Amino acid sequence: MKKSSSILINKSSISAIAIGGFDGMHLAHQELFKHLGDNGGIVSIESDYANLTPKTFRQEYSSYPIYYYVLENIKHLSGEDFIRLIKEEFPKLEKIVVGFDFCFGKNRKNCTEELKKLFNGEVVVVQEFTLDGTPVHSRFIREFLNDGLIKKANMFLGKEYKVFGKQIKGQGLGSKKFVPTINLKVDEFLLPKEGVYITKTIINEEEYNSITFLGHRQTTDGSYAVETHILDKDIKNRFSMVQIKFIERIRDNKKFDSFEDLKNQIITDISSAKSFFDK
Ligand SMILES: Cc1cc2nc3c(=O)[nH]c(=O)nc-3n(C[C@H](O)[C@H](O)[C@H](O)COP(=O)(O)O)c2cc1C
Ligand SMILES: Nc1ncnc2c1ncn2[C@@H]1O[C@H](COP(=O)(O)OP(=O)(O)OP(=O)(O)O)[C@@H](O)[C@H]1O
Repeated sequence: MKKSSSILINKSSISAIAIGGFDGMHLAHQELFKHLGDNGGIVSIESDYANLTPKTFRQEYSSYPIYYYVLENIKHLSGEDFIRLIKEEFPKLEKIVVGFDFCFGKNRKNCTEELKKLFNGEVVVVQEFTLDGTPVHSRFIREFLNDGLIKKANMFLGKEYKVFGKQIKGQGLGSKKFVPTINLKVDEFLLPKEGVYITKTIINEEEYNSITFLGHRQTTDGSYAVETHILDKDIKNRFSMVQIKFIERIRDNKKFDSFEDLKNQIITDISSAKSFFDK
């Protein structure tokens, strides 16, 4: 993961900012960043519901420094006070870039017209960005993920959806009865719909082809699990941080009548994943 560069770039050198929540750093957000020029920065207003790129995970998806502001701390400000704060924070500010639906200040009372009145510099308002006629927004990407439509989510994100997790101890059944898996605890990130996915797993900055199961292990202990099996490689160590990139959904989660049936299905899943990567 790229380190946050916001601690390295002084706010006083910033002449243009894009403002918004930016959960996902998706294609429409990237459209805004195209207007930032050489001394740009991103003002990310952190909300509780950000779960595509929560907290500081956003920096990886832009070379512009990201400055985080907690919504709870600024939402009481009037429109005038918000602009005053922004001007104090970025004394050389000449340009603000926002999307067509950007609103700010207490109760989101001010929108783009008020922004143009209150800010004595250039205001760029980007028109709604769509893909195949559908508007690109974080809320729609969350819906795609909840429905298991990973390819659609990735199309809107402009990249493969990625989550971070910590390795945890599994049931100890994988290597003995099925195949070895890395069990993960994933906090903060939205997990796609239960099922089996073709994935890439990143460990210590090394990327491996993998297959990942998400869901309640209905055939064994019934508990919710995120388990990734690295294809063609035996990985034994324990890891504090593992990243999973979701590429394609193979099938639904299922309850099998016997461990043998589940094992046969897992072997079929693995060969589908291998053919995908060999294509
Ligand atoms: C590719 C793959 C597909 C899986 N599919 C299912 C499934 O459809 N239903 C299910 O109950 N468990 C499924 N599992 C989870 C297994 O039950 C789990 O790997 C096994 O219980 C071992 O768990 P452990 O690693 O905690 O020991 C799958 C696991 C993998 C790797
Ligand atoms: N499809 C879009 N076209 C143009 N601008 C957009 C689009 N989506 C978001 N923006 C702009 O990007 C900035 C960040 O917006 P925001 O974080 O609300 O994204 P969003 O994807 O619309 O999120 P949500 O779906 O959760 O409302 C805002 O200035 C917003 O107006």
